[in-house]
Amino acid sequence: MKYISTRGAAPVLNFGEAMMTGLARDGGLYVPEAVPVMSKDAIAALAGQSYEETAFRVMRPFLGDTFGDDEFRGLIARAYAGFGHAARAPLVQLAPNHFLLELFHGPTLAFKDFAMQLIGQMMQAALEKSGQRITIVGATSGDTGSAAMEAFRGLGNVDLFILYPHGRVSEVQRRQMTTPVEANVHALAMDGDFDDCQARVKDMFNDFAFRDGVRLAGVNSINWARVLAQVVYYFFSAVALGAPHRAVSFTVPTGNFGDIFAGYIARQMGLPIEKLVIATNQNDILDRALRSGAYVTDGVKPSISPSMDIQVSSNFERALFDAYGRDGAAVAQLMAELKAGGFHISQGALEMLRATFASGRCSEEETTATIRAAHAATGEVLCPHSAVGVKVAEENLGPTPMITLATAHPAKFPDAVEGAMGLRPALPPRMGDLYSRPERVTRVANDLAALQALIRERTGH
Ligand SMILES: Cc1ncc(COP(=O)(O)O)c(C=O)c1O
Ligand SMILES: N[C@@H](CCOP(=O)(O)O)C(=O)O
Repeated sequence: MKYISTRGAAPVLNFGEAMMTGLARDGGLYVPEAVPVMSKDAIAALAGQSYEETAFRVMRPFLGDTFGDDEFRGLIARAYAGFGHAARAPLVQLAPNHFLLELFHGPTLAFKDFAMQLIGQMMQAALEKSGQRITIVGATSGDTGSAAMEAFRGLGNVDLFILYPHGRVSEVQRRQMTTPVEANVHALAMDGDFDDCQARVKDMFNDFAFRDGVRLAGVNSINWARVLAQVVYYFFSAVALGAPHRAVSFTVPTGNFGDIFAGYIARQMGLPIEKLVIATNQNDILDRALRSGAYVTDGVKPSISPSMDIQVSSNFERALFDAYGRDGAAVAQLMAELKAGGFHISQGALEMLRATFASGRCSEEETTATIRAAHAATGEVLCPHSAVGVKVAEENLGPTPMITLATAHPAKFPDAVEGAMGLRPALPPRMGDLYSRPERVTRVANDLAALQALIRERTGH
């Protein structure tokens, strides 16, 4: 299995190399040269399997010889052992043809744990073999950062720096990043929004002297392994509802487009997915782009679903690569235009995207009303991101079962949930002391050189 860059001008890598490389050296994102297809029989044989076994069978064809089978099974087992639900990703029925996939039972209460816990295991195994030490720099709107802190804290061969937008994450998210005591993890509160944080991380990857000097690695969804690990729960939930004999649809609360892109890969692998619905909050650039063909940024508007407050949606580049017939030069041109504010999607590419994805937008008022209504009708307490998904899913219901991804636990966003339904969701008991733990955070400016100097100083490079 080989991995190529969406911009067509970076070295071709194997899985292990792509995982440790992060952003391709031409600024693009790694994707498989060809997506392996699972036969109908192989998908049918997933019925009744554990989450861990499903993960092994779905991901194995992408790995080449990076890990042996027993080794990979062991990494998967360790990754999901700490989840707070035996099913790992339980399905809850909301309405006759509408299901919620609860992806928030991991250690930091968001779907990011599914990939991050596994990447932590896989990177650690790779580093033990190579004897290397790496520096991971990540950008977060709240959940990736806390999941990464949890997965990498205390590891001897990793320094982790997380950039989050100062004042724009929830208190629980912030505390999850600022309270770990291990010296190898560093929370950096940056001036600006998530797009600024992500842009600085990409700048660091594109500065080869810095990148090679600190041995930079990434755990955002620029890293293909992140996307791959998220493909698993599409199979797990679809098979539970009757796939491959029955098609299902998914609605995905979307920001950086990694989660829904994982659904797109599941469909390419042969999973019968009828509709893949992008659900955005008021930062609706993806919905607007699909409707109008113009992908134009107009500034991030803070919302009550802050993890989705994103305008430069990193993984959309992977979808564009396919929509443009895998023409890396065309994608590089679009991404250059995006730096100047936006681009227009060609008619052919737009048709491909519209044939693949539906989309919808959920306002702040609709998010609040959906939290209230879902609780009244079903007893389910939704986080605001999941509510965005449920609202848009309701506009797309049909005869095919719809699965909406519930991406975070409501207790990560207690103010928004209390504002909507008058009840404050409690954190699980194991996190009960989060509000009393001391915080450790460094305020930083949106200044590439200063950030690089800080990282060099703290890592001794
Ligand atoms: C809780 C939550 N929901 C949804 C999203 C959107 O996921 P993605 O960025 O993969 O589109 C994120 C983060 O991006 C998130 O943290
Ligand atoms: N919502 C995310 C944004 C970063 O997305 P990623 O999937 O690229 O890591 C977050 O919580 O940080």
